[in-house]
Amino acid sequence: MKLARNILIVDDEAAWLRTLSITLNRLVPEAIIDSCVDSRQVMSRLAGADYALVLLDLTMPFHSGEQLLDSIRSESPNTRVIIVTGVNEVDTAVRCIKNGAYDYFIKTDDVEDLANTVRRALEVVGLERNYHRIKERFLSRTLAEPQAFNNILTCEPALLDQFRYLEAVAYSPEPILLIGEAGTGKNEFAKSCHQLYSPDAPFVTINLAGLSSETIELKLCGRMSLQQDPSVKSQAGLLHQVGEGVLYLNEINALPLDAQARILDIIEQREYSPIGSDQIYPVNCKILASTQIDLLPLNQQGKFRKDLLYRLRTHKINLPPLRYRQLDIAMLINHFIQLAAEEIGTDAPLQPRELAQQISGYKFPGNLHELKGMVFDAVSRSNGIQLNISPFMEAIKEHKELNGDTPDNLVFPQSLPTLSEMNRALIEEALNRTAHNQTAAAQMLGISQSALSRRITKDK
Ligand SMILES: Nc1ncnc2c1ncn2[C@@H]1O[C@H](COP(=O)(O)OP(=O)(O)OP(=O)(O)O)[C@@H](O)[C@H]1O
Repeated sequence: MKLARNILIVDDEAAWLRTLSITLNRLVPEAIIDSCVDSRQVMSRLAGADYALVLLDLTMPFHSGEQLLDSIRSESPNTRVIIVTGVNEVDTAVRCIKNGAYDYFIKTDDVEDLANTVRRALEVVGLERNYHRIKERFLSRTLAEPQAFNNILTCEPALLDQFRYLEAVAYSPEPILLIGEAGTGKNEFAKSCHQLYSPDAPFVTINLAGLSSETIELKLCGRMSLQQDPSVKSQAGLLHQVGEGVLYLNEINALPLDAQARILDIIEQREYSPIGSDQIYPVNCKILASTQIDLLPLNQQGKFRKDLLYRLRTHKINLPPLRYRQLDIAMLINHFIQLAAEEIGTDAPLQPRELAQQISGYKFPGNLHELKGMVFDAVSRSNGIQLNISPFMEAIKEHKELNGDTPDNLVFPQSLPTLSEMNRALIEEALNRTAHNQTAAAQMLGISQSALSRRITKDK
């Protein structure tokens, strides 16, 4: 379910149908318009495609508009109906409104009015569908499309919640803001959104850091060649290239103020014109933006527009730093070992069992970029059997030297638990932290899955 924009125009006058289709195509370019001249085919057309809106003539042979309105309301409740009527049928049109039509339009009225009503109705249907989808996904504990998240390994409950949230809002017409330190996986989340929203359309990224407002406008909107200056060549913008895909605005916090006004305009109006042209084009893509720093203080310092800030924050996803994702570390190291071994063309060395524990106090300031780099270095320094852990130890030592850190110590209660109580508590904690995934819990505890399973059975 994408932005609602499919419209079916129903009228027995073929000439009027053609004129109205052409007019709406021009005035509401984001709409996809079909027409139907035979009232008997309307319900089968609705059963075969997902129409957001039907523009319905009142007087037609076989089925009247009023009869069809009843059928559409009961069989296609997510489709809105606008009655299109002659002057002498206004009473019937008003009755149709009482029976659930969204609005009515008199054939002699200004078509601009009709275009505005159509645009509003499409927005309403889009919002309704979006709301239903978000509610449905929130109430569900499972993912509808888990394969979209294949590149994001995690067993952290907080991150798994963000998967469900992304699934819920991926189809919303509003932008999504990804917030997280460098290397927390914002780019991977943007790619997952692309998998959910439009896997067959392009995924286009623009890194905004260091770009001037003029460059950003040129890159996004493109340029038409100028007759008076043939040296200025036409250039397609990213908004054209991305089509119905996903546009990822990386580091939106670095956007200059005047470019912020332009981006807000693109998000709100959902249209743009290339530089040097008055021609307006629709924006049909999904927009995601990322930031490593909180935009609120930037706004307070006068560096980020409030209207853009709130528009971007409609749907926001916070990605936790790696230091708060202890559950994931051993699994991520194994994942990066495989990637590194494939890239280097060597056998994948084994991760020492105690490594995750040894590095659990390390803060990973560079998050997954840093962990990945360390593992690649470690694999290249390994003997093909056991992973060389020097890169990890060197990082920890450097970090301690810089920060004078002492390793985290366990804090015990005044009266010590017995060993079996401690075992039980540890197992319970590991299972809770891994959403009861025994393989991940066993990995955390440094034992095999079968050993964990035996202990659980014994404790019962
Ligand atoms: N959960 C994950 N599982 C496996 N690999 C991951 C995961 N999250 C991120 N990665 C990998 O870690 C690296 C950093 O991730 P990514 O580029 O998505 O971070 P980012 O937050 O967008 O970084 P930056 O702020 O620098 O743009 C990438 O190589 C990515 O493929």
